[in-house]
Amino acid sequence: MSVFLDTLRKHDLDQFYSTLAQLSLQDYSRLGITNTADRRKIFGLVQSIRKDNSADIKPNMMTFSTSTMTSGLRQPQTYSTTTTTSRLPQPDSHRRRQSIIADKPPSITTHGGGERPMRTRTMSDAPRPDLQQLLRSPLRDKRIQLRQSLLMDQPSEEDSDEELGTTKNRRFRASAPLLDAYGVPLSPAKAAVRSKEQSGGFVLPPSDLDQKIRVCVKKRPLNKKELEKGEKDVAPTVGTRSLQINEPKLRLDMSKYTDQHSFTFDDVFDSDVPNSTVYERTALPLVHYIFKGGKATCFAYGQTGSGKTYTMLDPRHGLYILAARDIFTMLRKPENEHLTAWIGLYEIYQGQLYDLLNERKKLFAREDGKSNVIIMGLKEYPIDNVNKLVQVFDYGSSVRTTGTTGANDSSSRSHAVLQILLKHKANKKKIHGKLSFIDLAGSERGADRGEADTKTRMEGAEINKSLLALKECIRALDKDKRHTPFRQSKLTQVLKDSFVGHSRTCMVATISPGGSNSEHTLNTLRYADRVKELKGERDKRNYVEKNTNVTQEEEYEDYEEEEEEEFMQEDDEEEEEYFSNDSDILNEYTFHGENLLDVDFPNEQDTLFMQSNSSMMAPQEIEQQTDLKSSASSSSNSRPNSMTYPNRSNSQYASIQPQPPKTLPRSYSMYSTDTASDTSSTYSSPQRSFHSTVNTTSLSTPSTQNESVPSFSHDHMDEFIRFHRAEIRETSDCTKRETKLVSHMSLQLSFDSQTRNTSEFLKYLQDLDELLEHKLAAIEALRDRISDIVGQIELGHHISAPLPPQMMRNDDYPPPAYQPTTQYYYPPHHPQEPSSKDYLNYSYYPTPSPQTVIIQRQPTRSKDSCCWGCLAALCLCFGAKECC
Ligand SMILES: Nc1ncnc2c1ncn2[C@@H]1O[C@H](COP(=O)(O)OP(=O)(O)OP(=O)(O)O)[C@@H](O)[C@H]1O
Repeated sequence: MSVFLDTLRKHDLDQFYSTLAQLSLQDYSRLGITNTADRRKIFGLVQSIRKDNSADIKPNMMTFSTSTMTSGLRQPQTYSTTTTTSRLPQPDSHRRRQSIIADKPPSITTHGGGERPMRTRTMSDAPRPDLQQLLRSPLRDKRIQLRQSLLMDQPSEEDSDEELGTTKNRRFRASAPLLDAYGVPLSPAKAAVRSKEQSGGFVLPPSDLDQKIRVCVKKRPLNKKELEKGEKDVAPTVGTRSLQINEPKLRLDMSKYTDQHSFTFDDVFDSDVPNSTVYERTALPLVHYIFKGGKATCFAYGQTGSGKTYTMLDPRHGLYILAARDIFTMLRKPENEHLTAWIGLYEIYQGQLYDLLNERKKLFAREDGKSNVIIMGLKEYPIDNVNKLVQVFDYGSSVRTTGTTGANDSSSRSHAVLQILLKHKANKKKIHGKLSFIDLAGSERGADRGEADTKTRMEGAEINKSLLALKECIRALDKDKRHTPFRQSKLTQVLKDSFVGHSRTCMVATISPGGSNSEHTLNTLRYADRVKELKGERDKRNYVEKNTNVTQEEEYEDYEEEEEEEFMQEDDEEEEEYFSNDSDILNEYTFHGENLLDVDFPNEQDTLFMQSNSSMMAPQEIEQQTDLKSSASSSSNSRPNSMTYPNRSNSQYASIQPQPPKTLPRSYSMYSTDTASDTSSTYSSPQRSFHSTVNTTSLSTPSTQNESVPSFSHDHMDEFIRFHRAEIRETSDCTKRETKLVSHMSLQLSFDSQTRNTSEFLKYLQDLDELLEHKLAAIEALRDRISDIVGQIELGHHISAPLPPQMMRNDDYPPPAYQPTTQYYYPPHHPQEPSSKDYLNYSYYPTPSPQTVIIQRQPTRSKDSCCWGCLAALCLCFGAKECC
């Protein structure tokens, strides 16, 4: 360095020598050093200047940086003490300046214009600045306190440069602050517990095996590739419930350090823990639960190649095989001899369900009003021993979609679901319990796929999309959100019943312990952490199980053949009990059994189901369906969302083919001219005043009790409920869009120029206005519906009876005596008598395509009196290109 100093001296720049040593990372960019390599070089230079002269600089140059720096370069305030003799070569200029100062003290000009000598004072006689005091900030004291309470110090530079071996990690743990799942330092109390736990002085009690949702972590051993690369285990377990991730990180100056994240779950299994132990604490409690008549799901989630398939579906070690062994043993017990086990295996690939035991036939997921997910057409095999199971399973897994990725030579490219059903021997349609093992496809980054082709990339995108949807659902459940987006992907539709209703779920988060995977591992654990938060039964939708011996069977029976009356009664009881515990009736009602999803979930499949012919199903399935059909036909009041899908579907389809207009026209009457033209007047319309015209109690009173009270057919009520749901969906969609709109606008406001803001603001107002109008229209349409019903009641129409044929026609409905102010709007391609396809496609979607709106006047109104101006305006509002 002396050569460097000499050079500086030669150019009379030696006074900057010490300044260079003070350069900090923030200064680099100001000096134009942006390139990482250059930054590294400069950093090296600064370090060596500091190192070379540290002994000399420290006693001579007491520097502290001021927070008010103007140049960007830190200007050290240098106090040269007279008591210390500098060992640092004194630059000439420095000496010169000092001599000038000593020779001629500077003077200051006084008011009188005269000069008075400024009192000079050498550093020796100046009071020493209290550096401790200067450096002390109120926060600093707190920091020190916190550190002391954590009994930890910041990791030293040396620490961070060390390898991340397990033994050393233990040392890290004692020296670095522990972070929680999201990188926030743990509270002193929690940290103290953790450090006690680490030292073996405290052991977390084992978690309860009977929780609704259990979340465990399984760590796989380092694989050959990772060992070859010299990777170290960065995920040491702490006790049986916690683990720590020592995330290797780089500072800007490329020096290494470690972030330590601490996680606690129901169980954490180290890489040497055998699957049999994992089984005892994960799937075994579920096996017991299904024998009590419950519904249970065990799923593995984790990065690709982290051991999901190995944990779940490995033919030798997989949880499913261990579970099956116990199931068969339990089936042999006298109390269970009336039951048999059936297995089904399917995969969710690219958003479609395929039967792995039936030549990858396409399947359809359905859901009943009690949130039971049914896989229509799934081929099931009765199994009574493990060998048979292995045979069937081997066949199934051989047709599962796998591929090779950069991270796993045999990567599952689909989510596989193995379903074990306990059915009654006497009646195989009677389901006692259900256990599903789900091996999710691994989450992956683009880099994990290696040199992937388009297909692999598409698969990866679909996998990530569905896992994201799953995360969204978990998040929504976690936050007690009103709407849980189960519909976002097939996976979430299928998994829905793992989270709601009478169910037990165990999630096994699988992780790879290598340092290169730490980011992924953290993501997996954070994901698992979210799920874990759910298990506190915070989600009110998971209504309390009064009795652990849940006889799910009864619910399934409903689906089979129970009478409507019983069904409804049961429902009511549950509702009553449920509501009595909660004040937010509206919220809960929306989600209790009859939720928005009940409409969407099956309906999405309806068209497909129509297309799917029976040849796609196994003979057994056809037989089952025929049975169901016949049993269902005896009950005309079959509940639309009951688990009797074949029956339900058939009755529904039958009704929609030639004669859907029974209730159809009303489905389309979503947009009224009142809405667009004069909302205020429509709101005050007496026709809409429900309470003023109808005694509310009369609506709920059964017709059998009082002849004068109107009765409603199940179809009418059901249709109204669907309509209501559609309205809720529509308005909440609008609200979502409103939220986006306002966020976008506020973002614009904070970044853009005034001129641009003005135009953006106008656009924002316009969009908002449209959205509000849309929302109002949906609400108004629903109110019209209410008015119509009220009108019918007023006129004494008993709408439990099928509507007379003339009323089914669009032109004649509603009857002339009752003339609401509603106008009907149909898509142009929609015929006067809508087809079943139209019914399915549009009746629940009140938003007509803006480009294709046709307005059809209601003939009961005089054509001449029709306000075409208003209609045209409305057309324009919705962006219609055509108007007739
Ligand atoms: N606990 C374990 N012990 C030994 N080997 C394991 C363990 N877990 C996983 N492996 C091995 O790691 C490799 C990857 O495992 P696996 O295929 O189960 O991962 P995955 O998470 O299912 O991956 P993907 O999502 O890509 O299908 C396999 O070769 C498997 O044998």
